[in-house]
Amino acid sequence: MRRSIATVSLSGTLRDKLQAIAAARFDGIELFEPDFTNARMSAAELRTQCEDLGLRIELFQPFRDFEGMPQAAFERSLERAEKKFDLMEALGCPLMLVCSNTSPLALPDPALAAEQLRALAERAARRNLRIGFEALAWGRHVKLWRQAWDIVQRVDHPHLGLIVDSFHTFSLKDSPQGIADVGEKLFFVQMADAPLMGLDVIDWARHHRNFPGQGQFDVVGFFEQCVRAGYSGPLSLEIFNDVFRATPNRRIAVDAMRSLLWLEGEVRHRLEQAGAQDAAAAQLLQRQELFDPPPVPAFNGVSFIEFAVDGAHAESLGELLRQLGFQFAGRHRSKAVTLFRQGGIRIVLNQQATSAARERFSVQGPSVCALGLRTGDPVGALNRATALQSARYEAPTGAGEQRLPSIVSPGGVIVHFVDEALGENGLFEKDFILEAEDGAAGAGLQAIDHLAIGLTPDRLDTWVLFCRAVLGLDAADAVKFADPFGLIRSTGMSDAARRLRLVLNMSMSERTRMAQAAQASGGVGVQHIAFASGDLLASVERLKATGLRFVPISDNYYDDLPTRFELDAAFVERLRAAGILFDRSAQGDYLHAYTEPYAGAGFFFELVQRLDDYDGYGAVNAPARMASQAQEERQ
Ligand SMILES: O=C(O)c1ccc(O)c(O)c1
Ligand SMILES: [Mg+2]
Repeated sequence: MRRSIATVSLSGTLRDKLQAIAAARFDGIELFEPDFTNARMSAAELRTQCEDLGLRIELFQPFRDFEGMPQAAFERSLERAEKKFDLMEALGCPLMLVCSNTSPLALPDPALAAEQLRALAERAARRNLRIGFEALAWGRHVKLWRQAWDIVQRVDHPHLGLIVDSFHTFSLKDSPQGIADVGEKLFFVQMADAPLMGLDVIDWARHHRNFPGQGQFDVVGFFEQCVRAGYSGPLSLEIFNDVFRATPNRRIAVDAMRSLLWLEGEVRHRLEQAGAQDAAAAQLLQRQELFDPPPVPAFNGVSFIEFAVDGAHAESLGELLRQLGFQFAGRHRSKAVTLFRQGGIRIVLNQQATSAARERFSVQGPSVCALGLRTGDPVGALNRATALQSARYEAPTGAGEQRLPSIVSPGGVIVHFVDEALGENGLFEKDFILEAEDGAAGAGLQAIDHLAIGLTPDRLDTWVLFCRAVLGLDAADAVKFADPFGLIRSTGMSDAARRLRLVLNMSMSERTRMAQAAQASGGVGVQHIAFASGDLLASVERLKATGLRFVPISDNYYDDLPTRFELDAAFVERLRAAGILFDRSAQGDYLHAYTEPYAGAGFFFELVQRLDDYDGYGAVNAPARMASQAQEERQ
């Protein structure tokens, strides 16, 4: 299927946009008229540039306020259209988007709208151009795709068809059901996702759209309807987004392509599943050339976390890990790398000169530079990731050393795919001189519950899509909470089995610690690592006794707690003494505590216990931590 993107979706000059679009391997563009009007470039030059870059100009848009107008305005519009047809001929663009009329002069008369669109289609036909009619959610009389379709059917002209845009359909809570019956009159498909918002629809549409897979619309269901209509392309993105327009366009263009590949893969998967009972679906699959990525791998937790350090930080972070109950577990055979372990948790400290870890350290100081994700199919995971536009990472390995399929995640943290058949130590047996395990329980920390990733605002949607498309994780509803210096937005991403959990945090305020740490890590940094304990009270009490410092929690918090939940008074006093935070949902309870940040670096550790099926991350308690840290700084 040919893939396209509207020029309005990216930052930069028209020339820059085209280069970014071509570099991301799109086949074509929707030319957003203002991009051309303001470019110091003739139509012929633009046409040549697109040809040189291998891009088609699939669509010219938008042509506004046309249908259902009083006669004089209609006649002027026809003249205006002829001028645009001249331009389209010069550009070699075959299709014009007419969006539904928003003018107060527009008349509520579908028959008149049809008559005028017929006249336009007739003129387009003389030049062998086509017209597509799109319902804008805020059109004066035509708001829904069905209303536009009704008019297109009345016209019944081969040069007039329907354009659908998922944003307009979902923003009005309308259904895409029925688009499948439009058939060959479906001339063009614009896909956009968006977060659900209570905004005025025009502001929502013009500032907050995002790529399929980044928002909350049923974009897969929408595109499935289009495919079932027999539509075979172009599949196009039309994304008005303030952040995207302010972000380097090459990065956004990669997300754009990833979103379309993911979308095609999801719809293909649905048709394949329907295929056995549904002959039409099976036939479509043969004709449509939908992208066919390797399936989403099943992940089974985090195998290890690797920190980039230098000698001094290897000492002090190693000391902190020991304080947390970790044991030194071994040394790499050929590199300046050490391993710590506790329960099923493995942490690697890497201070090897001339390594990716050292490169990260030299820019960002001590920080997480790599993760290992456990899976039954590491090569499958790699193949899916590269199919969805992740860069492969080739670690320099010595003779006989373990090789792992690996990728670079957006922002630079390396993700290794680790074969779960290797077990907890197996990965390290080849490369490390391992210490014998002495069976000590440490502090009772057993596994990595989740990683929280701090992101600058321009990286959040990228990471939501990366998690969804590459790792197959779903997003929970975003929660917002208050830091003393601004608002934090937090989105939990996890697989259906809840074996892999990542939390994506972002702050629009530059004054929050979280935002400052994210900025300091180049936009993406692991902010904290949460370790699971089977008995958090016991773990924290033991660690406090050895002098480990936790973020202190205000007494007022514990006075308030019994007013929020029905809790045993003695239990509340134990929580207070240990400084443990508490949350309860319909699914279960959550106990957690945070360590003080590691000396000067942005990251810290969280210790957690989930009871029953608690599925969140204690976001309601995050302000208690952040306020406490702020007060510590002020003292
Ligand atoms: O916001 C607009 O005006 C506008 C224009 C053209 C489109 O295709 C669209 O979806 C919105
Ligand atoms: Mg549109």
